[in-house]
Amino acid sequence: MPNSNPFLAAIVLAGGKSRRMGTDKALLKLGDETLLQRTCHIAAAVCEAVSVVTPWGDRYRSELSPTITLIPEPTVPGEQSAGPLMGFLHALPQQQAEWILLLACDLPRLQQSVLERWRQDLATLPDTALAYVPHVSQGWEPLCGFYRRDCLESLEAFVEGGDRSFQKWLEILPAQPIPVTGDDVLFNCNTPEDWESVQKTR
Ligand SMILES: Nc1nc2c(ncn2[C@@H]2O[C@H](COP(=O)(O)OP(=O)(O)OP(=O)(O)O)[C@@H](O)[C@H]2O)c(=O)[nH]1
Ligand SMILES: [Mg+2]
Repeated sequence: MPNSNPFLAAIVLAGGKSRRMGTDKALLKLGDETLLQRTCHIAAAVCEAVSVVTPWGDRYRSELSPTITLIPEPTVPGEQSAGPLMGFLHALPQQQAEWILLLACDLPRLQQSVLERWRQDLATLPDTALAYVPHVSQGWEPLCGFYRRDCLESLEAFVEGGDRSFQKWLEILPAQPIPVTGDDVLFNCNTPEDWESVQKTR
């Protein structure tokens, strides 16, 4: 039987608390779209399926296309969110695609063309590569990267050990770096000052 599973599906992370921004980053408006809408549009153009993983599904449902799957995530009591690694782990078992594009929702300079180029590279990677992730001088950029569905076992074992650091997991994963020259596309906005600079340069 032919394999009808999609090749690439996107998981968009929208479960953070935006404490530094002071207002929900996912709902900041860039032109006509919120950051979350923009991220999902780009993801849908590059991937066969898109999911958003978040504990705040009610807040986002009305602004997202019905083709987008919302994956509800439990909230953690107290100030902390579970963090991006846990959000990814929560959504990954529900994916059927061979590869997952993991995206933060706070990447205002994300470009479809760049993701399409990186997608094309996936077919050239050795079977042993479980992730294909941008690498810059400060380290990995895990929230704009590609992961084989088969990395689930490794992720579960890593989290079982009590760790929550994406950087540390990628060091042990078999991850292939995406060489990035200008990292503008990876700019993530965390503070009101970041957001101001995004609006100025539009
Ligand atoms: N699903 C999910 N996503 C998360 C979680 N924590 C952070 N994220 C997402 O991961 C991405 C990067 O997170 P941060 O830039 O630290 O965002 P944040 O946690 O909202 O911001 P701060 O509260 O200022 O740290 C954003 O898309 C967040 O929505 C989580 O526990 N679950
Ligand atoms: Mg961020």
